[in-house]
Amino acid sequence: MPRYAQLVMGPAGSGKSTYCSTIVQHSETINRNVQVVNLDPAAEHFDYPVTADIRELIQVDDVMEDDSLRFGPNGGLVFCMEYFANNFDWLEESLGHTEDDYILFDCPGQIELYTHLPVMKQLVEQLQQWEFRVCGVFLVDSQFMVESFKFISGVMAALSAMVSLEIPQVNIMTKMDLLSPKAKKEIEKYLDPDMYSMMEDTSDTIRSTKFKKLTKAICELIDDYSMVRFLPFDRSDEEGINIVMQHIDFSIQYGEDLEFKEPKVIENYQINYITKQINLAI
Ligand SMILES: Nc1nc2c(ncn2[C@@H]2O[C@H](COP(=O)(O)OP(=O)(O)OP(=O)(O)O)[C@@H](O)[C@H]2O)c(=O)[nH]1
Ligand SMILES: [Mg+2]
Repeated sequence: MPRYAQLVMGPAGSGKSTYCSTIVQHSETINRNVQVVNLDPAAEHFDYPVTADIRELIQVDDVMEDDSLRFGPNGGLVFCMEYFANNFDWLEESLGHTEDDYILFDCPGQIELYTHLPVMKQLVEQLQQWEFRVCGVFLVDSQFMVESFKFISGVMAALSAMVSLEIPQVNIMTKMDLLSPKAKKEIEKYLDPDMYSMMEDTSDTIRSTKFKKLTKAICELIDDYSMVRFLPFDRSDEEGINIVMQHIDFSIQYGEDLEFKEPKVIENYQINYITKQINLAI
């Protein structure tokens, strides 16, 4: 029986922990078993029940207080994650093995973990050895995506994670509820972006020819390979949460070997969800 995992990644404050608790609550309603593992050794607040917590293994504060190491918060975090990578048996023990394992890994927000440090890739490989099908879920705060050049840097961050981890990845724009109706309309063009028009948007603000050429090359790369798309995420919109889950489930083929469970209460949006699942399967 395969096991399933989402690696919930993204910059600091992008909404990873909130996403995890929203998915847990949503899954409870549709009678689906989803568990969360906190992988942030500096986490102070989250409101989901944890199956495993990296702070039981190592904490950033302890590392920073160590006089022989003398790390600051970021160096401390990197140290903790490397220590974690050398002690994956702790994770194996904490996870145990139950039927239909579906685990969300709430990762730290330091972007270097997804761009050039090897630890997340090592984690993915380890999870795959334990028969997990892993999907990367990369979150970006929608507030920072409403201008072309900010959007391009968000896309590049998502793309680095995608390229370095080599797993299916679903990209999500969070905090959609905070956008004004006007900004919501504006952001539609960023969800399924046309990079060529994006390039024209930025060309007035960029004066240097070299920088223009670089922006053009990046936009072409993103567009030609259709590499990055975003799904909107509003924690109060059950239908939207369903769509996000459908994309992720589809990418890791969740549900293929499962027996159907009756939802606790069938509501309209759940009927829509089931109908869509059936349509996807046909
Ligand atoms: N309105 C609104 N606020 C949100 C949403 N998601 C997250 N937030 C808020 O944004 C802040 C950061 O959210 P977290 O879920 O802690 O973000 P994180 O990515 O886990 O942060 P780090 O672990 O520090 O990297 C919190 O104050 C949340 O309440 C959302 O969808 N809507
Ligand atoms: Mg968090």
